[in-house]
Amino acid sequence: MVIVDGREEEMQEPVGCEERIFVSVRLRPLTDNEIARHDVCDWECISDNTIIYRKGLSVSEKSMYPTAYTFDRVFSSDCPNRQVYEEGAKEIALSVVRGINSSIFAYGQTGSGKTYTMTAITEYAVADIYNYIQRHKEREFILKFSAMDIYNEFVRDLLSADSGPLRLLDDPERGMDVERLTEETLRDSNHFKELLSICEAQTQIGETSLNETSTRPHQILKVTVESSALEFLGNDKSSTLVASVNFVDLAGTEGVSQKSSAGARLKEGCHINRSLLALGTVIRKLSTGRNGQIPYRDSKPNWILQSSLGGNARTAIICTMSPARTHVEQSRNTLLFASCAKEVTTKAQVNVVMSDKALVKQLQRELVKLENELRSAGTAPTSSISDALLREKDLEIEKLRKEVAILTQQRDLAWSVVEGLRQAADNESPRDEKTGKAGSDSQYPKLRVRDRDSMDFENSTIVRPVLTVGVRCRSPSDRQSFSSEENFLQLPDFKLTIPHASVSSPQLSPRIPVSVRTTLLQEEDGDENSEGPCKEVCCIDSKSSMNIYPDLSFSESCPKIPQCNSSFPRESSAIPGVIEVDNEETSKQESKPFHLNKNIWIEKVEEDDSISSIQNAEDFTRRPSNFHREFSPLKFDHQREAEELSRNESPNSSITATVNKLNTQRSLNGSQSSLTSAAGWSVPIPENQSSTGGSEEMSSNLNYEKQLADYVAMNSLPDTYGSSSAWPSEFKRLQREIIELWHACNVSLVHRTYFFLLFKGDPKDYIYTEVEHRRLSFLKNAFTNGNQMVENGQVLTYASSKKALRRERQMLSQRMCKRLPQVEREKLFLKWGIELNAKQRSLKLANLLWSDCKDMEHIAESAAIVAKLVGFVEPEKTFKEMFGLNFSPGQHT
Ligand SMILES: Nc1ncnc2c1ncn2[C@@H]1O[C@H](COP(=O)(O)OP(=O)(O)OP(=O)(O)O)[C@@H](O)[C@H]1O
Repeated sequence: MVIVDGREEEMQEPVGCEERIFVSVRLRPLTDNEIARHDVCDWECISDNTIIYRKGLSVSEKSMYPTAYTFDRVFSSDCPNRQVYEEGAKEIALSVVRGINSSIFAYGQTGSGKTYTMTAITEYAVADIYNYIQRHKEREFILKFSAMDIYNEFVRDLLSADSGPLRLLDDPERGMDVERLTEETLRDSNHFKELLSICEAQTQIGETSLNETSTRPHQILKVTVESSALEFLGNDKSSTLVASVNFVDLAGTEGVSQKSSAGARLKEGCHINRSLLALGTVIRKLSTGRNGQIPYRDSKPNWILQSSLGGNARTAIICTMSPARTHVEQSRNTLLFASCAKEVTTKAQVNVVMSDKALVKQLQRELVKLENELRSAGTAPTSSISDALLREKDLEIEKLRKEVAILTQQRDLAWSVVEGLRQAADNESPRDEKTGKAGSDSQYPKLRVRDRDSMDFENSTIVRPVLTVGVRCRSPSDRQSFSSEENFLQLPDFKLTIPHASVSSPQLSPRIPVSVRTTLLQEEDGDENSEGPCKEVCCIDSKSSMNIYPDLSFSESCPKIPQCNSSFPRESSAIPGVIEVDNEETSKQESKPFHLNKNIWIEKVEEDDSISSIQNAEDFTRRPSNFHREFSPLKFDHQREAEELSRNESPNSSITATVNKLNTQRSLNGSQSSLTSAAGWSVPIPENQSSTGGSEEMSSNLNYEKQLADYVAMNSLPDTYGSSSAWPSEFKRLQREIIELWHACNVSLVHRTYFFLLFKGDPKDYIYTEVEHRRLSFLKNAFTNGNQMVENGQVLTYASSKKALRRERQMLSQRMCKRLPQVEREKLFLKWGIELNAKQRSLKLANLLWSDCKDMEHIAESAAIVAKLVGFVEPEKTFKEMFGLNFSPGQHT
């Protein structure tokens, strides 16, 4: 019994407790086509609950399939619709008049009788609802009707011919809601029939090999019933029962044999199968208990029907199947689905909407109750309840105190780093404009890369690049010191100064071995202080090699005022740095083409350089304060191709060479300089000499960068996250949102692919994922507000990003012919619903890649294809820092 509107309502339904989904199976008769083919019936309903496979199983099949299946109800092929309704759906459908949500689903193979069954059930149920209304004159009823279908993941309004695709919204109060869905108030049952015929006219019908009039979309008809007792209408006892019943005719599952259909039908088939697979996954997960997250959002039907699948609704599923031998495989799949579904439970509740007056009264009652409780707590402070409450509050306060302490510590740390950086920048001794020499006199000779050209390996096919280091000698003793390779390799601690360069952490980036040619140069004029012409005294080819991290990038400008330094102590090669000496033999296999094309200055580290105190490369917070990390070039297996893509200006494939270009332009503009946080993230800040600092766009970019930097400084706690059990689900959420943002911002497919394949939920990747998310949100916001961004020195708008993405897709389509053998291409075309004789097949496929941001299977497949096309085969060899924490929104990675 439930009290509604001040009276007792009799409820047959189990309310508030768990109830299993009611699952029935309906066998249809053989169709004319099946009979003409001399197909035979292999299935038989031997009782009201059991269906068996008559043919008998072979020995090998016995271990795989049961012979008999039991459900709440099975209907043989001669059962009329009325009986199916009465015994398989009526009770649950009519719960709606008592304020309980309900859903009736039809699931089964294409052509198995879903529409045949659901059409009848819907009509019978609505007729019964009107009968109920007739019999309950004491209540006022309002019936509303809406209808939608989901076709290739687009939701359509069946009552409005020109509504376009509808969005799904998460309403905190109403739950999932379909935006702008038409809801008609029903006048009577004839009006309902009229509306049904409108829906029918709109429904997409197609011909499949099994059904000439196959309903291709998933169709959901929804009847909402609101009722209030007339007796209490308008007074403070009145309340309204509101509930909906969904009649769901799912699209038919298709087996491999039906895949002979081609073109649009095949594409539909793929979508249908994918969404039914997602439904199956939800049902399977729900049937095995509710451990972990249920992927309701993986497909739109799941999302829309979430409350019917394990939520606050009563649910009946009617699984329809053909008895024909030719469809045995599909029939077994249907029965498997039905078996899982019968394990799923829901928890139905009566939905009562109270009148405002009733609500106020109830709240007043609650208030009085709380006040009484408080009063009694005040008079009896020693009561056990208040003691427990106090203890709880104390614990909470203690916890908050600890959090505040940690946050304060982090803030202080961040400030001290910023302060240190500022000082480092202030203390930087300016170089002489003419000579480029360091201001302080070094007791060691300056090592200089002598020949720019020898370091330009852009078009080189050599396996191991040679870095020629010229040693400029200023005194005979210097010459002595560096006249042998051994001596060169035993250089004391020294510092590598790279103007406007960026360096990344060695833990994450692979190193590139570079053979060293040390060339001893002698000043021609003998003037120790000048940098005049030199003559080569001797040249030593190193047997060993230096490892250079490939994400070094160099600016065009001369090293007059170094923008950042990177230092490393000779003793500790594991410490973040740039160069270390390695045995040639061990590093042979790592050889890769390498780009290095500007000046490098090497000089001795000052005694008091803070770097000497750094011992632990793992310790993020103790990295050298002047350690600068930025975007590093993407290293595909095929570097040249990566560049080809980046030259094509596809946004964010530009995380390759274009990054260097950007760095160069920035430094030339002098518009920004970089500060580096303790964690090594570069934070561009406006400089006094900024020439473009006034522009609105730039200031918005900088504002963003600062915000992000602050955010990172306070949130970079990968270790903490590592121990948190919340991270995996948080990662999934972020990943999904990032994918949607990529889609919304037209981000390069290559970029998406790399990110997707590299970041798979390792807690250490927290910060990358978070930064990517923030950066994209910012970008999307900018696009939405019609703002422009700067990327690679070029203005980026939504339109230009779209254009660039189109070009990237064209580029990928061209790759398909080059990269994929014909057989593989054809397989892909078929899989992606593209006819083998269609024009521009490759472009069609390229256009489909990454197009469905809701479908994770689609995303994974797209990533695999793009990876193949760009030669990204070994994620573990790619360094994650290419998604550098460079907060320039221009590089919206
Ligand atoms: N129980 C039944 N008794 C008689 N005929 C049936 C029965 N079930 C289905 N049929 C007939 O089988 C054909 C296919 O049925 P229906 O269109 O309902 O299949 P479906 O499962 O909805 O297919 P699709 O998923 O392709 O839309 C129709 O001609 C229908 O009249």
